[in-house]
Amino acid sequence: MKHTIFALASAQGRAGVSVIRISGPQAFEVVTALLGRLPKPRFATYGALTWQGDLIDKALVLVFKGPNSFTGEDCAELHVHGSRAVLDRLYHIFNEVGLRHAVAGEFSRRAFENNKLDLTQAEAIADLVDAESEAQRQQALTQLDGGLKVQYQTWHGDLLKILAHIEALIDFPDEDIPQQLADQVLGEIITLKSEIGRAINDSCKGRQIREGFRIAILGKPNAGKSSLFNALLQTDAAIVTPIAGTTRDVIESHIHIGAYSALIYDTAGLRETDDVVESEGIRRARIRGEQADLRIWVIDSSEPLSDQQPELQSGDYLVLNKADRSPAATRDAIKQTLVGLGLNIFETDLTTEQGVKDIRQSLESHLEQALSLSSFPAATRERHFERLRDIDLSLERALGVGFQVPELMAEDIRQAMSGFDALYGRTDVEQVLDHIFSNFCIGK
Ligand SMILES: Nc1nc2c(ncn2[C@@H]2O[C@H](COP(=O)(O)OP(=O)(O)OP(=O)(O)O)[C@@H](O)[C@H]2O)c(=O)[nH]1
Ligand SMILES: [K+]
Ligand SMILES: [Mg+2]
Repeated sequence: MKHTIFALASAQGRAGVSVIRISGPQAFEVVTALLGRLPKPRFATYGALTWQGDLIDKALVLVFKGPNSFTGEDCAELHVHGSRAVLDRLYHIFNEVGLRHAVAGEFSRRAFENNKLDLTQAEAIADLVDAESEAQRQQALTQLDGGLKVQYQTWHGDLLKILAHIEALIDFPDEDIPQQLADQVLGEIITLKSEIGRAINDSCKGRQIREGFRIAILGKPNAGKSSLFNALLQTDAAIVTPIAGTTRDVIESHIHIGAYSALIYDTAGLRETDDVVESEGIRRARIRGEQADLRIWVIDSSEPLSDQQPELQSGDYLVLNKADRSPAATRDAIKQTLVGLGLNIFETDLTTEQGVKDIRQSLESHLEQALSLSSFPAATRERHFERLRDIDLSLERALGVGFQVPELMAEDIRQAMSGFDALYGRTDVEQVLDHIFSNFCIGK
């Protein structure tokens, strides 16, 4: 028989109320023993919890009869006073009667195993609990509501139809498959493949919302990168000194910009150097720059641009810093040379934080545009991307083979379908499930 598990569903530590969740075949038996009766399912009941004549606490008790519960099993919630002593006493009793403390993600895993959720929805619960920004909350909620599941089911259904058509043609009585029918099936595969391909490309915003949009601050030593980092975050987390080469490690911080959560990186100034420590810092700075979703180059506008050589790409931000030390004409001349490169250019004096507000505002509208959830992304985690790319490859193979060997093509379509099964979590091996659920916190 399956173990009955329990865990604190609310946060650890002293609290007005703590919620203990219990799930499994013994759940009702334990509640009955503690409360003296079993409450009507789904109705909150207030009463004394006692054990062997001893009053433990007065609590609000809720029970849910499986399968109509979160896990699909008999479940109970005890809303007790959030004191260490009350919890310890209850845990002790639970252990005595054979209940077991849940491991991380075990409630969600049971819900998944009992078909209450598919894997994408279970992932959404973890995301919702971790959500810090408004966009993360919305994305997780939509995914929990089946946002990914429905999309995957639609594509899976399309593949099933395609497979049926191919199999019908394989069984075609004539030796020769009619060209028109064959073309139609290939056309269906092409359409689906381009739809999935487009979704993969559009979906980086799903990852950017979940993990945070990555912004890297780059430039020569002493340009004012750390000053900008501090000004944007309103902290003094990064050391600022007149010594070139002050910042060595990448400094990372979360920043909330409008409804979005971003990760901002201050980096070591880029230059040629023999210093081993500094060159490692520069190597890391370059990697951050490559991986970033947005690059902010900072230059010292009182020095010639040619000495600073920011490696500008279209879409980058360029901050002409130290505006207090350069004539407006010089800054205008710099801007003139950069016209047409598709940059967002700002002027700042970071000693007074002048111009920082403009950068913040621009970042906000940039993120708004880059991450707006007008359509739900088709992937929010690397796992989803990997599977979708595999599916895309299977379809490419299917098109390559075509009706030269229809049996092989059918096999590629089946492979693509099993990719979707893995996305729902229907065929994934135990290890993958272990990995996914162990990243949950206990009580979920
Ligand atoms: N006058 C003036 N000085 C500035 C401005 N911004 C930064 N500074 C000064 O320039 C120096 C270097 O600033 P940092 O922020 O440390 O520069 P950095 O790019 O992080 O430098 P590294 O970490 O060494 O690569 C410090 O002394 C700052 O006070 C500015 O707008 N005007
Ligand atoms: K410096
Ligand atoms: Mg610095």
